[in-house]
Amino acid sequence: MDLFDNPAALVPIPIDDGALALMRQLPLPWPNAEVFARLLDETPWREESIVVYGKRHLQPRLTAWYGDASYTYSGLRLEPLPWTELLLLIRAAVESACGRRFNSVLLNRYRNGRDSMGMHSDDEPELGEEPVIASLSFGTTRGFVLRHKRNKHTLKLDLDDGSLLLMSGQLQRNWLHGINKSARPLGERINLTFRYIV
Ligand SMILES: O=C(O)CCC(=O)C(=O)O
Ligand SMILES: [Fe+2]
Repeated sequence: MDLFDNPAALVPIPIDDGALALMRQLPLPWPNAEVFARLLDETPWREESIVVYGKRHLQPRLTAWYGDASYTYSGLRLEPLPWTELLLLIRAAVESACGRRFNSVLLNRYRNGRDSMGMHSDDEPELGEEPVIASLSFGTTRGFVLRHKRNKHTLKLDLDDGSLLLMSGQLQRNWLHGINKSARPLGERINLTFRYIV
């Protein structure tokens, strides 16, 4: 068995102008399905609106924000909820897998194939020069799309139940990422993006 057979190995994904690594299955104290069910049930999910070109829209997904400090995301000022016991245990697993600390997490819930996230970079100043973002997925597999800001190269990754994607280095500066809508009927997915806010 080599390194690449180990589902808990953080495997680098070759990419220009940034750093990406994927772990197929983050080791957690409970089965993925149990974590998913608890997150679904315990989270005070909100349907936030967002202003795009002066027009208010509902975001096509549900969100919740936890952490130590408030944060501005896509022009939205978010006051964090206090960490729960479950999220602290998940954070500990993510931190030990990545060897990095995180002081906030954004939860995204994609209810079906029509929920999505537009192409964006997580490059707010409070994330620092080279943001480190750990993205943990549960439930239905969705396609994660990366598009280079200048040469428009694209890369698609399937983010499966239990997988952990680590974005770092110059990735946010040079690439956009998002989750496309799907024409197929899809089940629910929950994604947690752990961040460090300076
Ligand atoms: O759901 C995902 O995999 C992406 C989430 C994301 O990009 C974000 O929260 O900024
Ligand atoms: Fe993002």
